[in-house]
Amino acid sequence: MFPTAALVTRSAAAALSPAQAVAAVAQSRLIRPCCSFSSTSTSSLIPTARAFRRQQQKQHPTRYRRHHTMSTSTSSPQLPSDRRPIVIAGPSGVGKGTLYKLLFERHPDVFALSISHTTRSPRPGERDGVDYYYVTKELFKELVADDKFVESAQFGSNFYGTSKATIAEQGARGRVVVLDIEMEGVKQVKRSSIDARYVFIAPPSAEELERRLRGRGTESEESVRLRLARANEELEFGHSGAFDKIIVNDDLAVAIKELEDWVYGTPAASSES
Ligand SMILES: Nc1ncnc2c1ncn2[C@@H]1O[C@H](COP(=O)(O)OP(=O)(O)OP(=O)(O)O)[C@@H](O)[C@H]1O
Repeated sequence: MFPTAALVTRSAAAALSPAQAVAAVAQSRLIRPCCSFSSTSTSSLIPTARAFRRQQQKQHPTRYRRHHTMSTSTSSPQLPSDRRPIVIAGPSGVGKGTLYKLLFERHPDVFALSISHTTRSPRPGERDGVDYYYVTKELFKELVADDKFVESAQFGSNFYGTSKATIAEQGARGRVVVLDIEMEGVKQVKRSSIDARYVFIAPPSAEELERRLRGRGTESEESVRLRLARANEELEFGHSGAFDKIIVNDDLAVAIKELEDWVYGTPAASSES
């Protein structure tokens, strides 16, 4: 069963409530306005991952049957030969979560989403050690001073970080750790001693990214605008050579296959998108 932790991600945390996001702008200057992403409202209804699959199943019954059979036929965990942690990044709303959840579903007991530490309070339904490790600011600062994090960041008044111990523990359980982190986190992991591989998920277009963000129905107007503004910078970074693989998430069935091939090192993985 896919862990609940996967539902709450660090990259999602990067754009918090409007007030926190505005504070983040002021504090870290991570977000800068840009020109090419329109903030024009669209009224599209983009489905959730599950609804999206249902819709795909209706539209492409043959393809979906093949796809679905693959996803349920795995009897024993098939580990990739490269077990290094996988860092997945890309603009908010591009479909990172959708893609790695599918990967996890198709390969049960192989991957583990890294659980971050945070100083923010748990939201209703969230559990310590499942969604996040909830710590005080004092403890967080101690952990930073002791160099316990591979990457950490402040969003609004809260701190978030990925501990080296979490990555090591998941690895020791035989899992390939997946880190869903935003751009600044990626840069920190790259500077750290963690030997990881990096995949960037790109949208087919700015319009489609906006459509997905709005269609997800989770963001306020302010939050959508901040995420789109930030997307330009993320895209520049994505194409700066920092990533081992770039996947354009246009058709979900194609993108998940591309991710799977890259993760498992099949021939398709050698060709950069
Ligand atoms: N290939 C696709 N085609 C159409 N819609 C998609 C596709 N991939 C994902 N979506 C939809 O786009 C929306 C955003 O996807 P998702 O939440 O996975 O993005 P994300 O990159 O993980 O965002 P965040 O960083 O904010 O967590 C969801 O509603 C999802 O169903």
